[in-house]
Amino acid sequence: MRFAKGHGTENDFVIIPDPDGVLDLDPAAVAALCDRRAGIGADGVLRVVRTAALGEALTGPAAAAAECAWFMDYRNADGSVAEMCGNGVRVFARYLADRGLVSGTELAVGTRAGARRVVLEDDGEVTVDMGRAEVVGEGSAVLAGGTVTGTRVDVGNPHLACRVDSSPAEVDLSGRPQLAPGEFPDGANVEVFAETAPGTLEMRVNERGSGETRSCGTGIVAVAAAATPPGRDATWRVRVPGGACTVVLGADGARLRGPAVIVAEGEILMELGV
Ligand SMILES: N[C@@H](CCC[C@H](N)C(=O)O)C(=O)O
Repeated sequence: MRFAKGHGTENDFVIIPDPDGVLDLDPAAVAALCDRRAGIGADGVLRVVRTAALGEALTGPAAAAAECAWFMDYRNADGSVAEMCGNGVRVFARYLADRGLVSGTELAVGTRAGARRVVLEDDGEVTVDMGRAEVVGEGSAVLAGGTVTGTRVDVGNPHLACRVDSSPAEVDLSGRPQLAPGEFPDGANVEVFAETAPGTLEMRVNERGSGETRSCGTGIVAVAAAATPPGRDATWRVRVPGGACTVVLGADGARLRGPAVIVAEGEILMELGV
């Protein structure tokens, strides 16, 4: 089985081409691929499948993905399925373009959160229309170092974006955050952030299904939304341990711009039973 490896601000992915949708990537196979010692190692898997070949029914927000030629089947490192991945969709688009699977510099990628319009920029960065980042209300999480409170934001997937008084670098993000099921019935990604200069945020994240990662694109949009007064447009540069992205929040939704890099490709030799 062929694979590629890529990352967006060091949020890294194993990319599995499966244009005809013949692979049954179960959670154990995904976790084995993402294992950083016994596998290839990654924060998640991007299965590249033609939407027309998709086995799963596209219902709810995903129904809009039916119009897209390609579907990003995203899985977290523990094998769980997620609706959307902001870094992943940029890397996915870069992969499609590099392999000649799409032409031109604009495309739409199908995701479980719906269709996402993507632009491949001249400088190698990728911009994604992320849709509306919906501020849902307040929420809290218990981390290893104590309780944090913040803003629940829906970016297609669930987030708790917590502004902290200290530097985000000082927050203990180890372990799985404990969340109130009433606030997050499907779990959540938890971000801690601080405004370090006008228009600049610093953020760290503990991702649902992947643990602490060096970046999270939907998380970057979530903290930008949490940091912006309601009803305002804003542009934020968001720094994460793996780099930086730019978020533009406007009446038509959130736009995320950042790097997307393919670093390797090869043959998977491990037995996955797919
Ligand atoms: N790293 C991603 C988010 C991946 C999904 C997330 N862990 C979830 O379960 O919702 C990103 O860049 O957005």
